[in-house]
Amino acid sequence: MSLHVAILQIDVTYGNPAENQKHIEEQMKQLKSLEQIDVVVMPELWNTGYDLTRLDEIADPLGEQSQDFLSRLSRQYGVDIVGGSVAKKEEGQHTNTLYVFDEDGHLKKEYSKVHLFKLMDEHLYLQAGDKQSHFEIKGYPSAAFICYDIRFPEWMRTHTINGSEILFVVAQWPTPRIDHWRSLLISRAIENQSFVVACNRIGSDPKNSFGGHSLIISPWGDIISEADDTEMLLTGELDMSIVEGIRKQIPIFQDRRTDLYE
Ligand SMILES: O=C(O)CCC(=O)C(=O)O
Repeated sequence: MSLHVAILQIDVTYGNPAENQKHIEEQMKQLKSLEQIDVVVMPELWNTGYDLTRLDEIADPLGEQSQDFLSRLSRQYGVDIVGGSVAKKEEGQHTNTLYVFDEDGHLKKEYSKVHLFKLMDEHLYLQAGDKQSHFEIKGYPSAAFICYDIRFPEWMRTHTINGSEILFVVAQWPTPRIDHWRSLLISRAIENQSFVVACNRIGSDPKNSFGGHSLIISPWGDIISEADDTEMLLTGELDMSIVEGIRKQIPIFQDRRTDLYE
């Protein structure tokens, strides 16, 4: 079976959750002209951007508003949603948290970024998560990661050892390192023999510009679709039947030397 994915590559307004929600709502309307979409993916911290010093004021208390919003959109459009991530506030702490909803509007996963990115001060303002991110999309084992997470192959491997076949990535990846973004994502797809569906934002904030180039990559490392650096809805078809064949042809999961490493 094939899965049809759509990536919402958008700009994010710095520190303005209401404006960003409105923008996503607008962008989602593009789905109406598409025949079949199973899952929609959004970028990292789409509610606040990297306005970290004001999180006390602008982060979503318990993530409730973001959850209500994503749940409504998934029901309205009849799609699963990997809802990017949002700044969430809970008991005086803030996290960079991703929600996954099914097409009936039910929350099926909450994952908080486990690797905080010091270069953008995340460690000063955010609490790291400590949980894995497994879920299913239409019965296919999947996992989700947030931006800097993709520099940790062992974290993504942990999820594919546990069965994931689709690796979703949500990001605010800066333009100067967009070559790293592409190379890391292609490598993660090849080494894990998994689809990679990666959403980056575009635009800029007071400190960084963000490079777009959202990507949909096959488990063989082929690029199924790639965005440029403009706002767009990037779509692609994942032929899930190829995963088993690739994993049989080069059986890396069986050939791992677990006597030498985990
Ligand atoms: O690793 C990088 O170069 C970018 C990571 C990043 O921007 C983030 O995690 O927010």
